[in-house]
Amino acid sequence: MDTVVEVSGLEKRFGRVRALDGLDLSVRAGEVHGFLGPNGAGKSTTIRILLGLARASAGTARVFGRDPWSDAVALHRRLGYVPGDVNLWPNLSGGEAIDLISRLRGGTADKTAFRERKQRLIDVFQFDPTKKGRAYSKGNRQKVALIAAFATPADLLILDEPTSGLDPLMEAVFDTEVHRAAAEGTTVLLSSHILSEVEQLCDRVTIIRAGRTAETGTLADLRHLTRTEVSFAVDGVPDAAAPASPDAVAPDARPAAAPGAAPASLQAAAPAPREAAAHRHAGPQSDLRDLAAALPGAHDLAIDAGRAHFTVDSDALPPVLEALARLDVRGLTVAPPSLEELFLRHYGDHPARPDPADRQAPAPTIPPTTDPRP
Ligand SMILES: Nc1ncnc2c1ncn2[C@@H]1O[C@H](COP(=O)(O)OP(=O)(O)OP(=O)(O)O)[C@@H](O)[C@H]1O
Repeated sequence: MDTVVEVSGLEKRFGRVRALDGLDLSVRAGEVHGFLGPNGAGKSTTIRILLGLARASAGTARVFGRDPWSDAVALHRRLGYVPGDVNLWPNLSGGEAIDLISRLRGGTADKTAFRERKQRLIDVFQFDPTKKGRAYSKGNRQKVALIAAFATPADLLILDEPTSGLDPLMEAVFDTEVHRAAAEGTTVLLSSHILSEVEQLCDRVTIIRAGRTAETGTLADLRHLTRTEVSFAVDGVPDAAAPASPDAVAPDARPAAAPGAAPASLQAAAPAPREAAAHRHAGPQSDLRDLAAALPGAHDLAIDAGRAHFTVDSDALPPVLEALARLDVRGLTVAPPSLEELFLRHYGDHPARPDPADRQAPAPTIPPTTDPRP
């Protein structure tokens, strides 16, 4: 099967609240799929439906081709789940809880293999399995769920903000274990707010907002929507409008360049790089503004600590780079947009739906509980 999770037109209403409003999600076999969205976007609700803990109001959700609501038992044999907020049996030790969760999943048949995997994970996560469940911090409760999930073979791991309680060192361990699971052929659906984590781990991402899919694709696919950041040293910019030319026009008095035309400074600099070099250090910053204004896709010019920064639409990058090369700038850096930027661009102007005060139910927990609100 090529698609492990297939969600189409999924809706979930809680009274008047539309938690999901026609969501689509497709997770392919063997991929690590990032599931992103601001608070209240509907990530946990989607995951609850995929786990058979909540029933969709409309639309379809299929995991391994099955309906999670009616086929929960069969599905749970094949999947591991880690929630963001893990509840443990207060009187069981961490080690006992790991064993119990793993046994419930039917993942301990090969006892030696399970013991070895469990011990290795206890070591790498630096986890003390001897304390009682009630004595663990949030991060340590999360480690119990993570160790149980990684210690038993699963075809699908559903991870709902699984590192929200972990420190950076443990996040790195988590990353390694996800890579390891993926290398073993496990499909992973990872809901996260940690964009660097998603960037590092995920083959494809789905961004949701207000219960709907906003974007889906590989990071490279989504990056075409965003702007590349360009920066260079300001004192490395030759200035064709500086005193070298007696005909120089005050930058602010120049007519605006036609859209798509190179700014005056570039036109002047292009044929005479050696002369341009001689003008180095003379450049008023307005020429940089010309650069940003005259080239389509160049935006947000700023000068900070001796460097000029601007962003440029990816398809406008080649002519901008050619222009910068003609200018012989120094210290040029060109950075592809981060997922953070992608995220802000999608959500910056559109705050997420406010969380209604009537939200009462706890997040899914370990041990799994019967959903009080199907
Ligand atoms: N039991 C419930 N009763 C009423 N509203 C609910 C319930 N569960 C979720 N909601 C609402 O549905 C919307 C989606 O919530 P959900 O928890 O799925 O979002 P999320 O993307 O997981 O958010 P977060 O990142 O904060 O965990 C929110 O507006 C939330 O308040």
